[in-house]
Amino acid sequence: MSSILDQDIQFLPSVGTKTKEILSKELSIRSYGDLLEYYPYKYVDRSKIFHISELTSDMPFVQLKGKILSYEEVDIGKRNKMLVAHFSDGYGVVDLVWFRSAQYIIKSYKVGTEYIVFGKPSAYNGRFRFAHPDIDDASKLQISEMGMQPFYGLTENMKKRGYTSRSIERITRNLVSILPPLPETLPDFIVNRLHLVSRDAALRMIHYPHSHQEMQKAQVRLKFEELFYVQLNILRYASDQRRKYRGYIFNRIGDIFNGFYAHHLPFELTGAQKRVMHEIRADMCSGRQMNRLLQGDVGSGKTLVALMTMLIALDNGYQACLMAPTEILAEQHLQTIRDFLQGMDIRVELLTGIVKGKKRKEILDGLATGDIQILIGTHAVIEDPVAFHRLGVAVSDEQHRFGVAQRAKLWAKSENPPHVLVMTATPIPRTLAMTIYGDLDVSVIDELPPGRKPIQTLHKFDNQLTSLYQSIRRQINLGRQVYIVFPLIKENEKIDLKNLEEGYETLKQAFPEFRLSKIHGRMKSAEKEAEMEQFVKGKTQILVATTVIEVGVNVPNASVMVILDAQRFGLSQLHQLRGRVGRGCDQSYCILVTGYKLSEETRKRIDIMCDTNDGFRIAEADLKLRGPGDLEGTQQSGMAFDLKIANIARDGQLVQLARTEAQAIIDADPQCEHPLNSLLWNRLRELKKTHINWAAIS
Ligand SMILES: Nc1ncnc2c1ncn2[C@@H]1O[C@H](COP(=O)(O)OP(=O)(O)OP(=O)(O)O)[C@@H](O)[C@H]1O
Repeated sequence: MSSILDQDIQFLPSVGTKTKEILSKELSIRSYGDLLEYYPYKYVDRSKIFHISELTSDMPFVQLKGKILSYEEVDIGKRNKMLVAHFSDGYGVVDLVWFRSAQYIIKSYKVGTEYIVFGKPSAYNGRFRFAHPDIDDASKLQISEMGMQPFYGLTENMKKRGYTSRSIERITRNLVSILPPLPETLPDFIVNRLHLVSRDAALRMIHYPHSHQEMQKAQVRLKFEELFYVQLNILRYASDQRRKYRGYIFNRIGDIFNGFYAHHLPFELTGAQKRVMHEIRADMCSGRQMNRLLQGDVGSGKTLVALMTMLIALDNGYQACLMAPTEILAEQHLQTIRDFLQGMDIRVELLTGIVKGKKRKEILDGLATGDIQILIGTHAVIEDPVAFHRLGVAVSDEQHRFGVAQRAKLWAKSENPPHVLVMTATPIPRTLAMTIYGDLDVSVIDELPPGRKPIQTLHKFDNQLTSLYQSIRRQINLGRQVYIVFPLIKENEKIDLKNLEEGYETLKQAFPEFRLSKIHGRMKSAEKEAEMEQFVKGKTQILVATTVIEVGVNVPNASVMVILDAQRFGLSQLHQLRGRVGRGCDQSYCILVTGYKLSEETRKRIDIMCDTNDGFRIAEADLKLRGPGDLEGTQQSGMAFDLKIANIARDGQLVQLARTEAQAIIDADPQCEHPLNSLLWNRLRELKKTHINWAAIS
């Protein structure tokens, strides 16, 4: 059904051809609905007038009422001029200044007329100055009705072409004034119980609130609605999946699992590992397909849980596969799992992009006949589906790379999907997990294996390298190994690589008595593998690397992680890298090396790292510092990114509320057929048409 919100913005009286083009190209605003949902990013209270005598330089935007006394043009070098208007309200004088063409300003704002001036005061030569202020004729403006002024984001291109936040405000006001009452999109029972304002009121107030309270009410309503439909979409998808797919019933715990547990497990499971295994076993016996997220901090022992989960499938006559995000990691998993299973008659193979020709064919045949029981590979393996004889469990080891939308596409290919366990190497804040992994049940390993000493994290400046080298030398002489990580960021790949090569040579000279390995993403897989093996076997003492070693690499004897140019890494990346040490019983160290000049945000990141080893605290801080859009992989995962007004980092409570409400609806009406809820399903269908990422989940 088409609505007035689908109208093209060219039908708005205040939008000419040029503006229509600009809005469409720069802000993707094409319809009334797009414009209405282009929300202000901040507001300034304009209900108060200040006296010039009250001004201080730390004030944000303020408003004055007075008259221009005179104009003056001032030379500011290089034949540039600045226009200054001396403005007084009877309590003092301020300067209004413009750095561009003066004539239209002098023509527009007359000496002696009363104006309202709005801008940010800054102190200059003993007087306050307002650069490029907003000016309105005082006789045409009713202060008591002005309320909060909205500020809209603009692109640089728009600013260059003379558009201001005010331009958008004018068009939006025009739209709001001609709109008929808009229909409600949430059921009454939710609106009333949660005391939300109506959609119609919220959409008007969000652009034009009279007070702070109105602004908040509008925001809460619109954010809640946005988050609610995201959750409803995910939960409905999860519930449909459950009904659609029956899970294999693996209630046999047989020789393989028991044999491993009794004779091959080199240590006691931690309490958290045992609890999680119970949760997984219950899923596998339930007749429902398992879809579980396994969260745990770095080094908490997730791989072992994954292995035991796979062994249950084997005991029931099925195969299992484990997918890793990188080849190095897949190799590492292969090694770990083969070591764990040594002496047991279980065939484990590796399939990545580099396995080719005869070997590849052999593996594909082995999978089809069921001879291979466990397959380890990269995600590419499953995207280009390999034919298994009977795949019972798929474990995916990932780092925010595979959100709900990706998984939805993946499992849509398979008629009889296996049980799925998703392990995340980085702890994810709860609200984000609810969104990108919102269709999964969650298990958490919140306990580290015994005997681990907390890693000590230190911050050093890059002129302290000599003493740092001494500490490295001491550690190696104690029999330990060391990682030295160089940043590698795509845009500057060449320069970074040069840095790494040069750094490697310098380090070789600095440590002539030791042997070094080197790994970066541009090396051939076989080369990487060989270098890694040298380090894993303890033949080299120092591994110089880029972030290719970030996830999952496990060398318990390595006890020092040096991260150079640490300011170039995000928090979760730093935490991941640090997690490569502290995996044995030795005291481990992480040294973050930076230059002297650090931005405020970098300083905060470094402080948090030095302060805590707790991955969940770090993940929360990361979300707050960077926002969900920037978190690694959330872009690809799509979901979190599609929000227009809510912010998963800041609106955690609303995410929780939206989840609870959506869950209650799905629980009470799992088949989505109750007439009271028809509004919801219709709205969801409409939203899916416009949100590409939402549509992927259906
Ligand atoms: N219960 C346990 N007791 C002692 N050591 C354990 C236990 N569980 C696992 N480990 C050991 O701890 C180390 C880290 O385990 P694992 O690699 O499984 O962690 P992870 O959670 O997968 O870590 P990451 O996310 O960093 O890859 C390994 O050397 C593993 O053998």
